[in-house]
Amino acid sequence: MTRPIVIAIDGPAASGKGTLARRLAAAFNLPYLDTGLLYRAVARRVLDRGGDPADPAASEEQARSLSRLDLERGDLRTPEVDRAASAVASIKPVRAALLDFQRRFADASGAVLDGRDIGTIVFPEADVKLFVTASLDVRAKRRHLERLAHGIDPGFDSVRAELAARDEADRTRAAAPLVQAKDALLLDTSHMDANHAFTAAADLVNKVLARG
Ligand SMILES: Nc1ncnc2c1ncn2[C@@H]1O[C@H](COP(=O)(O)OP(=O)(O)OP(=O)(O)O)[C@@H](O)[C@H]1O
Ligand SMILES: Nc1ccn([C@@H]2O[C@H](COP(=O)(O)O)[C@@H](O)[C@H]2O)c(=O)n1
Repeated sequence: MTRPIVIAIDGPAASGKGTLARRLAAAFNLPYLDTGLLYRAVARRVLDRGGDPADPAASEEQARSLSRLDLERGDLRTPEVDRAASAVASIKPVRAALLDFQRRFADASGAVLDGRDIGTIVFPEADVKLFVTASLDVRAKRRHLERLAHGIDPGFDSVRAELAARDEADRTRAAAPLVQAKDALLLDTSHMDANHAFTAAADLVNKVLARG
């Protein structure tokens, strides 16, 4: 029996990781997990209870109580949750509580997972690792367009500042910081549309898998 394939995709906020991961999962017939949703759902639970996402005890308690239903909520992608998710994600016991779920997700059939520490911590032995990035201005433009499409206009400068602050927090935290794994392939999509990025990523995945 062949071992299930794991594809790890990491990168900064709004780099297009999720868009790419979803398409790769469909193309390679693998289940897909957006691991950012786990941190978002923990943050949402803390906020709903009037807690402080930076409080380790409150956040660990909610990470340990997380259920699949929490991941299906429609209010996990607000700017408030963006910030709170990044805060709970810096707490070691929160990350520890979510680690098993992420690993077990790929047990049966393999998976494509996207996040910040998939290639470094969650699946250091992943078959393929991509680090997807784009310049801050390009990412801010994409996220701004996304917010406009949802009928919200926080302004380009505010979106850009929020992304920069979240990246800085994710890169400099002590627990599982955002960093390109040594063996991850870099994909800079600053000058690629989503189709171009997908074709480039699929080529990289095919090349790595063909090497065996
Ligand atoms: N190559 C691309 N060119 C233009 N727009 C893109 C590209 N890739 C993704 N997008 C768009 O940019 C926005 C952000 O993409 P996506 O949500 O996939 O990023 P992400 O890295 O998963 O973000 P987050 O870290 O916040 O979860 C979406 O609106 C998506 O449709
Ligand atoms: N593997 C991961 C995934 C996410 N995070 C943290 O969650 C925040 C929200 O993630 P999105 O991918 O939905 O933007 C993110 O800013 C990280 O702080 C993480 O630490 N590890």
